[in-house]
Amino acid sequence: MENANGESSNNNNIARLAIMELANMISVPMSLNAVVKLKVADAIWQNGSNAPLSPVEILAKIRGPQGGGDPENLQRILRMLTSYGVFKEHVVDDGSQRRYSLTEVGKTLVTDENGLSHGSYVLQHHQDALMRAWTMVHEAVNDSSTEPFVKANGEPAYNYYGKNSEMNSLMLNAMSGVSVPFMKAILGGYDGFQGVKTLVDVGGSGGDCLKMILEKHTNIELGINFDLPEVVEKAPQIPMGANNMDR
Ligand SMILES: C[S@@+](CC[C@H](N)C(=O)[O-])C[C@H]1O[C@@H](n2cnc3c(N)ncnc32)[C@H](O)[C@@H]1O
Repeated sequence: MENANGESSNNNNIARLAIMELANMISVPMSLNAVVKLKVADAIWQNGSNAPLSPVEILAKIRGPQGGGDPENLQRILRMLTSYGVFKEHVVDDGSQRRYSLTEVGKTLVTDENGLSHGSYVLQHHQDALMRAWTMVHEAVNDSSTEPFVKANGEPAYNYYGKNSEMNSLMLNAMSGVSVPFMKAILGGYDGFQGVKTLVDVGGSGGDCLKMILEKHTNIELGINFDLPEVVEKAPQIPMGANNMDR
C-alpha cells in the first residue's frame, strides 16, 4: 500500500526503525566504554585460553573476593556488543545459559605484556570533556569561530589535557596502544627510512613510533620527538633520540 507520497508503508516502517536505531547508536560506544572500565576482555582472555565464560563467571573474575555486581546487566552489555562483533556468544543447547568469548575485535582490548591495549583509546574518546563537546557539534555550524571543544571546556583539547595529569596519561596510553601495533606492521614492509640521518616525529606523543623506527633503522643518527612540553615530559628517554631538541 502506498501513501500520498508514493511510499509503501513497509518502507516507511523500515525508515522509522532505521532512525530509531541511529538515535540509539550511543548505546554501542557506551557499552564498549563499560566493558573497558570493567576489564571484561582481560577476564575472558585468561592468558590466551579465551574460554567462553558466563556473565557470573566474568563478574567473579573482575570483582574478585568482594563479589557482587549484576550479571543480568552485564549480559545485556555483552549481547549488545556481540551484535557488533566484539564478543562471540555461545548458547547452551536448551538456551538456559549464554557464555562469551572474544572475537578478533574483542582481543584488541586485552592488555598486552607492555600494559597496552586499545582500551585506553576507547576511554580517551569518551572522557567527559569530549562528551561535553559532542553535544555542541551543531554549534560548529551556527558559529564556527570557536570550536565545540573550546565552547564546552573553555580551552583547546591539548591545552586542557596538558593541565590534567590523568587525561594527559590517558591520551599517551591511548596513542601508544594504537600506534605500537600499527608501527610494527609498517616497519615490516616500509623501506622509506633508509638513508635518513635525522628523523623528526611531529606530534610523536610518547615517542613509541620514533623509538621503534630508531631501533630498526640504525642509519638514523638523531631522532627528535617534537610534541608539547607536558607530553614529552612524561615520554621515556629514547637512546639516540631527543625530545623537542633542535641540534
Ligand atoms: C593524535 S596524537 C598523535 C600520536 C602519535 N603520532 C602516535 O602515532 O602515537 C597528536 C599529538 O599531537 C600533539 N600536539 C598537539 N598540538 C601540538 C603542537 N602545537 N605542537 C606539537 N605537538 C602537538 C599532541 O600532544 C599529541 O601527542
